[in-house]
Amino acid sequence: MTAKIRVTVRVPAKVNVQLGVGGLRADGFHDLANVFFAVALGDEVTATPGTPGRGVTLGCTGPDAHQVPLDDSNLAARAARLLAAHHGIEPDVHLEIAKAIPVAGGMAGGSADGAAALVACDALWGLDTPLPVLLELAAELGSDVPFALLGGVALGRGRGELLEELPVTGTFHWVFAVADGGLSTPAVFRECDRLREAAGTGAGVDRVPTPDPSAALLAALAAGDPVALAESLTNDLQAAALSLRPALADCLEAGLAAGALAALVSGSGPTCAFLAKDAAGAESVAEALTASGTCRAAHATHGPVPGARVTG
Ligand SMILES: C[C@](O)(CO)[C@H](O)COP(=O)(O)OP(=O)(O)OC[C@H]1O[C@@H](n2ccc(N)nc2=O)[C@H](O)[C@@H]1O
Ligand SMILES: Nc1ncnc2c1ncn2[C@@H]1O[C@H](COP(=O)(O)OP(=O)(O)OP(=O)(O)O)[C@@H](O)[C@H]1O
Repeated sequence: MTAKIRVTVRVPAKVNVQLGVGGLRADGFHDLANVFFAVALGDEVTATPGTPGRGVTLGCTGPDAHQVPLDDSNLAARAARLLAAHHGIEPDVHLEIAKAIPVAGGMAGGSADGAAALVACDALWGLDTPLPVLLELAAELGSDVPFALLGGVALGRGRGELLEELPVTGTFHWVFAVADGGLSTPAVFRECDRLREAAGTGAGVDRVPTPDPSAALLAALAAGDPVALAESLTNDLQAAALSLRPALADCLEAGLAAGALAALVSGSGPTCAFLAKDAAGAESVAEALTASGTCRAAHATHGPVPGARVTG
């Protein structure tokens, strides 16, 4: 592959159609049965050559751009530096993020930008890094980053980074209701552990069995059956997200009242996800949610879609 002068990568957000959370491990992570589903709502990351010696510079546009850190902590910047270090080259690049994924919303927005930056810099610098190596670098950046490279629908084991693609038929229609303000992922996992301790079940790996993927959920995905999928959606972090943000219950109820087949918190929240029967159903649920006053905005979208891909 030859180096390029400008590379744009499109990358999807995710919703977890099953988020089974096992016990707290000694390393501070939880073992998961995490069924990721990539949706068309996504960010774009454009890489252009940076000033030699200046390293990674960043820009961000979009309604929530002010919430995105433009320092070294940005996952896109960390990804560019990690890829450059792996190849022993200087990480001189400018990355421009067009942000549509809610920030700190439980849809893996930062992880998506990290995956997009890996793909964009790989093409810009003409590195041709094999996918298995990109997946390893992605796992170093965060548990959700490898899936953003892959897209589609996949089962994540371990802390979510050990991926297995899953068969799926057709297109499912979703609505995402964006909340005012985000939730911290570690805080939601901590609240999940606190609720388990308070219920007397314990929170450690010795007390909580590692969950397995639901056979009914996998069958619904493979059959392309939204009604069956609606009956199988689960999120073990939902109680914790609702405990930290009780008002989310009103949003979930408003979507169900508007005709959604199912409602659940997306990942660690606070974005709420609604499965609809078809595209028209999704549009009408989104309109009703927007009018309900229980969320800041609601977007109809669909999936599954591919992972981080060069568009131009
Ligand atoms: C909630 C999910 O979005 C579901 O896909 C992910 O599990 C979170 O993935 P992520 O944001 O990429 O998380 P990471 O950046 O890897 O970890 C952030 C923090 O979340 C918690 N964490 C994350 C993943 C995991 N399997 N168990 C955890 O307990 C840990 O406190 C960790 O320090
Ligand atoms: N490129 C980025 N976009 C958004 N946030 C970023 C980015 N890089 C770093 N961050 C930081 O990460 C925090 C979490 O943001 P993110 O949007 O990834 O949350 P999330 O979608 O809830 O994550 P996940 O679903 O993977 O747990 C933000 O509050 C911000 O400080």
